[in-house]
Amino acid sequence: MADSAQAQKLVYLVTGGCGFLGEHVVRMLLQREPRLGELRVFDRHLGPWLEELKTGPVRVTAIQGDVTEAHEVAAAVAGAHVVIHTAGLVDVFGRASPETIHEVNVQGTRNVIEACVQTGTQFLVYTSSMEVVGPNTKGHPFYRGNEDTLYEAVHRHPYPCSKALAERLVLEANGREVHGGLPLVTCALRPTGIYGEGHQIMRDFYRQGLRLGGWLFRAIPASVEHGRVYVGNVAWMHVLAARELERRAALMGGQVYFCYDGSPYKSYEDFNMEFLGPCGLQLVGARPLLPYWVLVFLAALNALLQWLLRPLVLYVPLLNPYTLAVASTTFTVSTDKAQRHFGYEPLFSWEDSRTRTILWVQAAGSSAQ
Ligand SMILES: NC(=O)C1=CN([C@@H]2O[C@H](COP(=O)(O)OP(=O)(O)OC[C@H]3O[C@@H](n4cnc5c(N)ncnc54)[C@H](O)[C@@H]3O)[C@@H](O)[C@H]2O)C=CC1
Ligand SMILES: CC(C)CCC[C@@H](C)[C@H]1CC[C@H]2[C@@H]3[C@H](O)CC4=CC(=O)CC[C@]4(C)[C@H]3CC[C@]12C
Repeated sequence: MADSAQAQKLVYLVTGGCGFLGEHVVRMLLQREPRLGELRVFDRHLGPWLEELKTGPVRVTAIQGDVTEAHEVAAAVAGAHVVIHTAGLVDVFGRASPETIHEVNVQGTRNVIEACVQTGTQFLVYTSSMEVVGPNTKGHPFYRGNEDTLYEAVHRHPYPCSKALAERLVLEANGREVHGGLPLVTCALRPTGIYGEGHQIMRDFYRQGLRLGGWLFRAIPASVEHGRVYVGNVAWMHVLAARELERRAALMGGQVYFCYDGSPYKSYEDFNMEFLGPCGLQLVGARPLLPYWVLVFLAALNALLQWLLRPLVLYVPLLNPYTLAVASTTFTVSTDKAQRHFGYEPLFSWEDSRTRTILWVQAAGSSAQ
């Protein structure tokens, strides 16, 4: 990167820029990307908070659009140097149909790739997911695994199926010639369960605990470890990956990276208690209060009720066979690939991530955010 390149101002596009992760990516780019000249935020639902960003030194362009509409994506991508494609339908609860999940996550990603090729955008960072790997339908643990760990990835649920297909499209697109003759450089980042400011499920657990008089009841054994990563660090990893793709194209192109930081390995519920505990909630039981087979039965019952009630009302409980399987299967990563390939170090320590999340839960739990 010569001086002239450093002086060059770049146009970034963030799809899904108004979502939980997307908002953090947008804010992180504005704070930490010195070469940012224009930031395009593309989302189906634009957040009101974007307005305040428009008064800053970087041009922020809000684009209301749908990734399933190829022409809208192409118009947004045209002239962008880098695309961070984080838009997705995150649904493991049966809200959307499998066809819609596929349409948004797979066809939407195809549209982004084709738009890059047609308009000459060379760098694409895709937000994938740990779910591309597992947990698989057989409940095999993935314990402190890395990007090279052999694991039988068997999916049936529409969400992981769609993320796996989309990730493959992104990786296979690496090296394709874009308009103007240069090669497309792509990589995929795979967060584990993201937490932090804006995490709606955490807020829902908090509100539920408040409704139950400050108690939550253990459902999953404490021995089941679940990988979690702070949203600020996931955002930082996206910013760094996007920045370094140009300089390290040969190394990073076509690669996948798990997102990781210093967050401790714990069960899903014990991890949540790191935030909900200081907010006044208590987790009852050193062991699950209900036998596992009862949870399996309840999860199956919920799935049946969802199906039966669908013509009348959308019933979307947290517990279903898929969420139970994910929550009760160990899935943790231990890797330094992002550090080796593009110099990633977590920006936020565990203590920092924890404090920020606690403050957000306290504020969000008591307001209508
Ligand atoms: N939340 C998590 O724990 C994890 C999320 N991910 C991935 O991270 C990405 C972001 O997830 P979150 O921020 O959690 O979800 P989110 O639902 O908060 O954000 C997704 C954003 O995409 C937008 N979007 C959805 N459909 C769209 C469409 N058709 N056209 C344009 N925009 C559309 C939504 O409006 C939303 O703003 C997703 O790709 C997801 O698969 C990966 C691993 C873990
Ligand atoms: C007491 C119940 C059994 C607890 C249910 C908790 C579940 C709702 C969540 C447990 C694990 C979560 C998933 C995990 O963090 C991995 C994910 C990655 C993604 O890409 C999207 C979100 C999710 C599937 C996440 C969804 C909620 C859980 C299933």
